[in-house]
Amino acid sequence: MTNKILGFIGTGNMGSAIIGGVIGKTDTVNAYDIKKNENLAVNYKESIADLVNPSGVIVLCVKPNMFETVLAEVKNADYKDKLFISIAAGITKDYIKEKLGDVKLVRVMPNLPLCVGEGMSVVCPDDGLPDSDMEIVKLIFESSGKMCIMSEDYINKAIAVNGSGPAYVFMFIEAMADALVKNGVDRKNSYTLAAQTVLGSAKMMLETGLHPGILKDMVCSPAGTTIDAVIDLEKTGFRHAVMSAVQKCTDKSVEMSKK
Ligand SMILES: NC(=O)C1=CN([C@@H]2O[C@H](COP(=O)(O)OP(=O)(O)OC[C@H]3O[C@@H](n4cnc5c(N)ncnc54)[C@H](O)[C@@H]3O)[C@@H](O)[C@H]2O)C=CC1
Ligand SMILES: O=C(O)[C@@H]1CCC=N1
Repeated sequence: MTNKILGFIGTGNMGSAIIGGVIGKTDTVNAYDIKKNENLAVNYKESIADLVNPSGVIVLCVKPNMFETVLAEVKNADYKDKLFISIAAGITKDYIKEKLGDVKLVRVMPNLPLCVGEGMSVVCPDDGLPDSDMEIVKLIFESSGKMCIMSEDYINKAIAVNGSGPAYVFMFIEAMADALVKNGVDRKNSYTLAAQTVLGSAKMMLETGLHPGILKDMVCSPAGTTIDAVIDLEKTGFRHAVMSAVQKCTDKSVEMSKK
């Protein structure tokens, strides 16, 4: 529990996912968005200044292309001694400090599964950030999943797995389910089979700590069904496709960060 007032700018997919985890863990959660989300139990303010003035912590959850506008409005408020948390891809800490000066700042790359309490957030704090501020960061991002601390130098690499990765996983689930549908299984059961299989496999790896290759081998019976699928995946370059996609995503993050 913190007695600091949290203020969120942007309550779309990610803002609302993070808010969902922190409600009840702090006295007050306020938000500002040009479009209110009526389903969110949050106190909406009428302007960025109204949001920033009473807040101790401001979480920036707008798209990267809105940062210039939003930070210009933040500058019209009482913002200097506040803790800022930014979750945007491609917006560096240097960019924010260029606009706001030397504010206390943490850059975070969270992911969408925060909205079901199974998020993975990469946290890049400023050197020397007070422990009390770090406690708030932990409260926010551990409320909805796991977090790890890294230098900002690694954030473009991390985004390509934890930030964007859920999209590839959803594609994998959709592809497995489509294959079931082709073989006559109904859609609903197909999605449940595919999604629960991904959930269970990920959970097993995290809980056992075993190498993924060992776990794969445990599924592949000699002359069984799975090894035929594994050989086909290798032939079609499955692992190369994933690694190449992750690299493309990293390259895009680096490119966005140069602007
Ligand atoms: N969607 C994802 O899986 C992830 C997104 N991110 C980052 O999170 C940020 C937000 O992404 P999403 O939530 O997906 O976008 P979104 O489009 O769902 O939400 C953005 C919100 O900002 C609001 N907005 C636009 N202009 C505004 C302004 N001037 N003032 C206040 N609010 C304004 C919009 O009305 C919208 O509700 C992005 O910077 C993205 O890079 C990070 C990790 C994962
Ligand atoms: O696609 C994007 O730019 C954002 C960042 C990570 C996930 N979605």
